[in-house]
Amino acid sequence: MATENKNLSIYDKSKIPNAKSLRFGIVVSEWNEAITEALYKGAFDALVDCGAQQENIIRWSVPGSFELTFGAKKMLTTEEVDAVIAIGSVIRGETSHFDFVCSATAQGIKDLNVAYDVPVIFCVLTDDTLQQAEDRSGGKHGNKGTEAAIAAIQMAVLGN
Ligand SMILES: Nc1c(NC[C@H](O)[C@H](O)[C@H](O)CO)[nH]c(=O)[nH]c1=O
Ligand SMILES: CC(=O)[C@@H](O)COP(=O)(O)O
Repeated sequence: MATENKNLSIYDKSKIPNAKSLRFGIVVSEWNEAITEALYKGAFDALVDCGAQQENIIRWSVPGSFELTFGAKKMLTTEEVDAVIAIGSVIRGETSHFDFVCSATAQGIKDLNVAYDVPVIFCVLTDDTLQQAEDRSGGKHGNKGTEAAIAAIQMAVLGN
C-alpha cells in the first residue's frame, strides 16, 4: 500500500502496549532540519501519548542520514534503551549521491537490527521533492515519526 493510501499518523492506542517502563533513543539527522524536527516531534509526542516518560527518551543529533547508522550503534551500545528510532530526510539532488546515501543508510540500519538485540526503527524519508517530505512529516499523509514511534514500542516488547 502506498503512503498515499495510508495516513502515517493514525494508530489505535488501545492496541499499543503501554510504554511507561520503556526507554527510547532517538538519533536525528540535521540535514533538512525542518523535516527531521517535524519527524522528531511526531515520534516524541506519540511515545509520550502511549505512556513513555519524557526522561526516558534520549535524543542525539548527527550531521546527516549517512551518520545515523553510527549514531544508532553508539546509542544502543552505550545507553540502556529498549529501542532506537533513526530519523532522517534525504531529498534527491542533481547527482546519484541520493541513491548512495539512501542505500547505505537503509543497509546500515538493517545491519544493526541483525547484529544487535535492540530494534532500530528506520524513520528516514527518501523523497524526490521537498513537498513529498513535507507531506510525510506532518502534512497530508501524516507523520512518519508517529509511525516510527508506534513501531518502536511494538518492537521493544516483541516476544515478551
Ligand atoms: N543530501 C543529503 C544528505 N547528505 C549528507 C550525508 O548524509 C552525509 O552526512 C555526508 O555524506 C557526510 O558523510 N544527508 C541527508 O540526511 N539528507 C540529504 O538530503
Ligand atoms: C541526497 C544528497 O546527497 C543530495 O541532496 C545532494 O545533492 P546533489 O546530488 O545535487 O549534490
